Amino acid sequence: MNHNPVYLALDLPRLDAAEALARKVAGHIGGIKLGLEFFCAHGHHGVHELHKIGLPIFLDLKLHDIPNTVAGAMQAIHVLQPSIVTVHAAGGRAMMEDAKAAAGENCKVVAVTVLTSLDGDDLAAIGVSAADPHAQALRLAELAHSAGLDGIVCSGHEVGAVHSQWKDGYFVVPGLRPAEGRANGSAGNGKGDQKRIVSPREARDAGASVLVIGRPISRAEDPLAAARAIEATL
Ligand SMILES: O=c1ccn([C@@H]2O[C@H](COP(=O)(O)O)[C@@H](O)[C@H]2O)c(=O)[nH]1
Repeated sequence: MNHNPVYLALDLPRLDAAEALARKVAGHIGGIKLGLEFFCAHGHHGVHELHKIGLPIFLDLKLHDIPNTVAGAMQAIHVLQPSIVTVHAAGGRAMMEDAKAAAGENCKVVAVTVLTSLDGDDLAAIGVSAADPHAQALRLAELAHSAGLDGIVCSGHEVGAVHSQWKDGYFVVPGLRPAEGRANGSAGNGKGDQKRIVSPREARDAGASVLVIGRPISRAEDPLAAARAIEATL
């Protein structure tokens, strides 16, 4: 992997703070991931502002609705020129097909399989009978592949298995916590709400194309040092 695979998750409420953080670490990341918190607060204007930094923008909107509505949302974000957009695989084949058909030419559409904040108990509670994140992620990866998507979002625990079945897939892995940070308990490196975590290096070695990292950088006492330290492990 020649380019830096790290996309910084800017889950911050203030636009000026998000922009300042992204500029600070820009030399040590490969892209910027803007999710629901950022998009609901700052919308298209916020995305245009972050584009000025010159890094690829990943819109993690996790679209999940009827096919017509998701296709309309995809068309509405063309103007933002995202490099990656997420939809939920649980929205079904037709929704994913229509999302891909409506996406811009240079935009990868990837499907969220099983959120990294869920474990087997959570899957059982929402009626997924296998109650196994690994099996469910593989099943949804197959559906996303057959629907013509570019790849999926999964945890580092599943990416190796998915990669072996979908050789040219594009695999986005969040739920990352640097091994060293976990050992010394430094800020931002606790599991927090994440249940299926691995280190950035483990995810990359297992076949991840994109490493999504938020709090281990954004909540670090020294975000620049944290971004540099992560880069050095890759
Ligand atoms: O399954 C998923 C899908 C998306 N995310 C997003 O990734 C980042 C992770 O942030 P951290 O602070 O590094 O935990 C966040 O924006 C999530 O919305 C995910 O965590 N899991």
